[in-house]
Amino acid sequence: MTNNSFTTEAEELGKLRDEIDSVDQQIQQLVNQRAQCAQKVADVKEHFSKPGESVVFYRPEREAQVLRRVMERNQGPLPAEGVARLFREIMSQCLALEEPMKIAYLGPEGTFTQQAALKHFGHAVECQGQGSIEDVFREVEAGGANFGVVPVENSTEGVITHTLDSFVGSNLNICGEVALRIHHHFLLKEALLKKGAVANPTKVYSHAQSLAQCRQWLDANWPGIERIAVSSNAEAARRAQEEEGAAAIASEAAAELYNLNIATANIEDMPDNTTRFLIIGKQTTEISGDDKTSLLVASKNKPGALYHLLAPFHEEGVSLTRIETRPSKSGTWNYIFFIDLEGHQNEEKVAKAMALVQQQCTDFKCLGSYPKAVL
Ligand SMILES: O=C(O)C(=O)C[C@]1(C(=O)O)C=C[C@@H](O)C=C1
Repeated sequence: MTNNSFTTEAEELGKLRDEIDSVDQQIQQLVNQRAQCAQKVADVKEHFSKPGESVVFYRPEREAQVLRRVMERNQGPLPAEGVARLFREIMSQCLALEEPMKIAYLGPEGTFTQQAALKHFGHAVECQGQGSIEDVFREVEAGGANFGVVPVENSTEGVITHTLDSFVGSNLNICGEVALRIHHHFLLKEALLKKGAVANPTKVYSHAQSLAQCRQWLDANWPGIERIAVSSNAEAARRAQEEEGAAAIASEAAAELYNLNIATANIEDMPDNTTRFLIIGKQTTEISGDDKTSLLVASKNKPGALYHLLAPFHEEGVSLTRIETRPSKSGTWNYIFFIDLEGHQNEEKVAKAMALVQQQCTDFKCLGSYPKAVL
């Protein structure tokens, strides 16, 4: 682009950089002013908290409203989602001033669940990797972490049954959800890459879900390779680094962490491969204006049971977004349904439908109402 009013490059850049410096100074001052407000918010929360009850600093409904507003009012040139991510980080820092947060996630380091935790809470939290989904629940229940993050469903492979089953015996609530686009890469050690065809890997490690999500690609590109399921993609990457002749299917974060090369990127069979994660904690969440509610409902195995169970939602105009059926492990709950619906349990029509459903079933638990994922 040419502009005749330009003088020299150095002079033009100098002027613009002075302007950027001045804007940066204002942003920094305003961000700190915002942080001071958050500190005052913390004082107010503490002042009005009931004796013996722990103060609730994290407010997911408010965070969702802030992010939605940022996206709505954005005029560019920065994209709305990009600006919302910046505000995500600012709020993360502000919350850390109120209360340093510990987040338990399905580890080890480098898993998609860790990415989901950081996407949801921002980077000012301390992430604690756990060995299993059950351990994430246990850590939050025991108070070792403020919240937990677990995967619940994948758009290609369906529901993660371990997570749903963990809710049956737990008193934790769902406080939020995160959706993450999942990209899988075929990872090799540098040595294997250099040797080329002679030193082709003989086995590939990955989590069972990821192997399934890349099944067609593996069939087409590495038909003879032994596919070995391990506890996580990060563990797969660790093994690919340690063992001779081993490859891994894992994320970019895992590749970086274990110093592997991306031999082929984005090998997932479905281009819109997405995993949904849940945030679990002890607190309940207020109405944000665009919420979801998750229920766990048990019913006797008799004809028309599901039909009768669901009828009140239809009658009250409540939309269901998902139903999963799980066999009950105890004799009293023949069938367990996990139901996601649009709206918050404190909204009139949702509350009414829930009360009617409760009359129909042998057991009923509201797992929580929470804001729909914003980012
Ligand atoms: O509004 C509040 O309750 C705050 O604590 C402030 C704030 C923010 O930075 O905007 C920080 C943490 C909460 O999770 C929600 C919002």
